[in-house]
Amino acid sequence: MTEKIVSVEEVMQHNTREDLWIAIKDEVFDITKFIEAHPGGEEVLVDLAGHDASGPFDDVGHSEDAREMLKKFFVGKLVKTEGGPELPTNSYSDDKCYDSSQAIHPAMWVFVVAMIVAYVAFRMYFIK
Ligand code: HEM
Repeated sequence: MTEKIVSVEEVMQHNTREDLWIAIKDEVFDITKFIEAHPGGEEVLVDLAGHDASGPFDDVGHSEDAREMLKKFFVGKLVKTEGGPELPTNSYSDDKCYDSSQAIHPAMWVFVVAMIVAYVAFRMYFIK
């Protein structure tokens, strides 16, 4: 049996909770019916709808059972065209991870400035 060929554009179109495809490596899966049963929760999968989920899938260190389970949802082989669009990768970690390059949270600066103002005011009024 020949495998169905799926384009990047086609994967991108299936990007909702009701119609949810993801790509892992160069294989495409329709996991619409699986999201409610996913032990890791629905949201992580919905966030990756129409995306390349290879990175997040590997990062979690899924078991052999999970990899076996994937086969049931196989749709076809992902084929990228030269110069064509790339599948987006991971909106999930981009949105939700704390950006450690910003070492001090902006609210902390407000607190520091408030402390300095309070200190100066205290010196002016109470220490003559
Ligand atoms: C459609 C493909 C997927 C299948 C079939 C699948 C299946 C599973 C299974 C069976 C488990 C239980 C633990 C294990 O056996 O490894 C699990 C856990 C988990 N999965 Fe997935 N998963 C899929 C995709 C993803 C993706 C794309 C993410 C994105 C981050 C994810 C995040 C998680 C997390 C965080 C857990 C851990 C839950 C916990 O231990 O509390 N999964 N998944």
